[in-house]
Amino acid sequence: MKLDGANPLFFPKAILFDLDGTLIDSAPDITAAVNELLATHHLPPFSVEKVTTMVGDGMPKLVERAFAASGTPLVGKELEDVVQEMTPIYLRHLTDRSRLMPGAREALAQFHLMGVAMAVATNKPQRAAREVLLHFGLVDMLGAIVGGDAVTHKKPAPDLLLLALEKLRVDPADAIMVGDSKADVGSARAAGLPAVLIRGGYTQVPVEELGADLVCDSLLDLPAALQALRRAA
Ligand SMILES: O=C(O)COP(=O)(O)O
Ligand SMILES: [Mg+2]
Repeated sequence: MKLDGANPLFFPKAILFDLDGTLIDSAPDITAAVNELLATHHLPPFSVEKVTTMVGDGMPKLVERAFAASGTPLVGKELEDVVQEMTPIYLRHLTDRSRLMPGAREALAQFHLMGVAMAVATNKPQRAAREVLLHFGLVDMLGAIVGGDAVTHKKPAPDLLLLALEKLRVDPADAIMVGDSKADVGSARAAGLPAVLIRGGYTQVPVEELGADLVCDSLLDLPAALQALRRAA
């Protein structure tokens, strides 16, 4: 279903949210974890800006990209082993410096009051995602939290979104995906959901160029933007 004039009365029963770069600004913590891992391999650290360009496709990809950017690319078993080393480091740096994105709590609270079912569908490992959301006190408003390690194919494949919707017991035709990146739009397309992108996340490509059905300046605008769509009969 498209969020356009053809369906002016559409309002989602469920909203799936991406996590990193959409609900939370986690790049400083992810950078600290990457740099701690690199240090154990006697490699120099990267800036938050640089690590942000590596985030969005899950933790194994993050490790692969960090080592490749350090001039020591890893493949196969070697990469798998370093990804294993990263897991406890990553879990130690979940909420030291992370912050909620502007309007995240307010938007979730408003949709919760409206009776909209919500879930998080993130490429981040599921345990890490749950711990971050617990830290920020958002878990009670969410019907499901699904992470990249819960499926074989992460976003942009549809699997995480379909798993979240199964847990919410909502049909894809009644849901939308809200994220910050190309992987979010790709997964939404593949699952048959409209895609909404929020500016200010971790995409390297301007959000306008990612083919979303709707782009919002911040999560603060999202409830009103969806209401406006509903009223634009
Ligand atoms: O962990 C990542 O690579 C990004 O996770 P996200 O899907 O929440 O943006
Ligand atoms: Mg993201």
